[in-house]
Amino acid sequence: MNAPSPGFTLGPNSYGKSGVRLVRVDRDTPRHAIRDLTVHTALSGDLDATHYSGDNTGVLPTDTQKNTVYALARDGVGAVEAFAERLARHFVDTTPSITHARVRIEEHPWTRVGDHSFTRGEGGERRTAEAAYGGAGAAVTAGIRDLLLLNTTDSEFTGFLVNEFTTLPETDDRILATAVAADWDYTTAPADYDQAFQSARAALLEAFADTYSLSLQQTLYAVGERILKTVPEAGEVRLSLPNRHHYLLDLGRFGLDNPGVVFQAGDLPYGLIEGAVRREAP
Ligand SMILES: O=c1[nH]c(=O)c2[nH]c(=O)[nH]c2[nH]1
Repeated sequence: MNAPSPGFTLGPNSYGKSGVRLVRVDRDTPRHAIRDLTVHTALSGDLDATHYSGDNTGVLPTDTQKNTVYALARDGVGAVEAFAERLARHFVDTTPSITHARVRIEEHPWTRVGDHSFTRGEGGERRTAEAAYGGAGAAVTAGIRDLLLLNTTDSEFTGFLVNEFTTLPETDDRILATAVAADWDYTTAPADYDQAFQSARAALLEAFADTYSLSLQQTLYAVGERILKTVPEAGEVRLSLPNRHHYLLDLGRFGLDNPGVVFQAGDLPYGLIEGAVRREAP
């Protein structure tokens, strides 16, 4: 192995296959089931040689990582969290040069319209999972992307800091809309990952719907806390909430009033409210 030039050294690194598209059909009965996943792998370990001198002895090709995803799916996929963990453990436990693996999965939901027929819109809500494994216990995270939520009232934004650049009027009744990205870490594995996911998602929806919001920040905290209260195995929730602004239009130019009924949906720029909610040690 070539030595690095004096004064330089390799920093943290990982490599893997991104965007492995896996469709798994369960056809044990005439009522088929389908799972549609995008899997991303990231491995690290004893990989100095390939970086310093192109010695690939310890490199498990990303092509092989992709094939492993398909091969392990032959037995069935199960909960995405469990599949991510199974893959991460497999890479580390069967490859001496690999000491750490991170596997992320996004699940694209298909809605049943018949025994072997399904429909799915492009984009839309996705369930996510991530497992990181370094030889001891696996760290498992579950999440949601692009869950679109909107309240037509019970949202205010007043009392904010005002300076010479302020133009935003205070409002005591606005639309609050967002596209939720949420991740929650499991400190212990729940008995049933699917059930824990559904409980977390339901808690998120309930908290969004029943919180009278004075700021999206307040809603973020309420949502995170509700997930932690509902799912005892979750230790931290991270939320990223774009503020999908809806501007109340001034219809006075047309001699019309606008009692909170006609809005212009904004695009860019948008507010982005992000934060973590944690369970404190007792
Ligand atoms: O809920 C909100 N939080 C903000 O920080 C903010 N800033 C802004 O312009 N609108 C809003 N709304």
